[in-house]
Amino acid sequence: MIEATELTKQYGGTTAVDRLSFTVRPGVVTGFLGPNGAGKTTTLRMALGLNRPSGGTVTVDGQPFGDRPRGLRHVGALLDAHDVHGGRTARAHLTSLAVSNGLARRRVAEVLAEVGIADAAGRRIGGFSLGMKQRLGIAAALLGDPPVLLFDEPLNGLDPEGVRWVRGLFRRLADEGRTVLVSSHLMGEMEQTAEDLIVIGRGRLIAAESLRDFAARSTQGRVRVRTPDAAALSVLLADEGATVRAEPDGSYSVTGLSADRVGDLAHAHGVRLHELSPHSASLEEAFMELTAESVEYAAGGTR
Ligand SMILES: Nc1ncnc2c1ncn2[C@@H]1O[C@H](COP(=O)(O)OP(=O)(O)OP(=O)(O)O)[C@@H](O)[C@H]1O
Repeated sequence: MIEATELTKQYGGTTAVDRLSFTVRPGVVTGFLGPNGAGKTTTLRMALGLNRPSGGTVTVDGQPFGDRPRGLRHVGALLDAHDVHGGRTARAHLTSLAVSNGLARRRVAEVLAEVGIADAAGRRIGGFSLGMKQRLGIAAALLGDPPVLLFDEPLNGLDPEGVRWVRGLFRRLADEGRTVLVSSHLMGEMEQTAEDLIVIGRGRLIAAESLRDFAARSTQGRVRVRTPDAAALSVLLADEGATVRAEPDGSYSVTGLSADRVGDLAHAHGVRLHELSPHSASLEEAFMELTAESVEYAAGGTR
């Protein structure tokens, strides 16, 4: 289990992480979400003891991981897939990690096979694609068979097959009872990957809950309507406090009333409907809405 309490990191005048408190439980994949610059990497680095908090604490299984009592046997992490010596082969890279952590050398072949790059074991990492480097980084994280795993933007550079594979791997690791924390700046990526979510913006906690609760809480419904009696329906719906917007395709988008209510009103007033369908806001829309205030570098905007 990973636990942050009032975790804070300042760089000069910038507060990268701002009194962040959350718990990551074992047995599920937890998505760590936030726009670029939200403080995800800084938080993961503090969890790994690579950065020292300015305030608060972050512990792994009750202790700061900085002391590294069990190293890769305790926590496996992929922070930056590029952060490897390009002149080495994949096998040499993993072997040196295994040796320095006191792990059996046979683990090297096992994890290379597990991530699907066994064929490239003897090739220099410098010639690897980003997707292959991600797989190598995941192999390094798995080397010590750790109960806790942290991945920073692991889906970057993976092709659709790679993304599907990684999702399956994360789910299996969680099913084995491990703690799996995966960061991303894309809600769509997490929607099919994570069960729990921690959402941050500008270093602050925005949400920490199950994906299901997040979706239910932040879903703003709208109703799509097509009607030959648009003027009459618009007046009716406006009287009920709903907002009606004409869409380019000739349909109308209604917010503020349920589809049932729109249908009942239309029926009661003899308004013909050719289509009536409820639409949930996508999680991506909900995420954008919740984090809009906290986007550090909005296009064309000022801070
Ligand atoms: N070493 C550093 N020195 C100064 N500022 C830093 C340093 N590392 C991070 N920051 C700042 O802290 C904030 C959070 O950065 P961080 O990389 O943790 O965000 P992130 O959520 O991981 O973003 P991304 O999705 O872009 O990787 C940013 O404003 C960043 O510029």
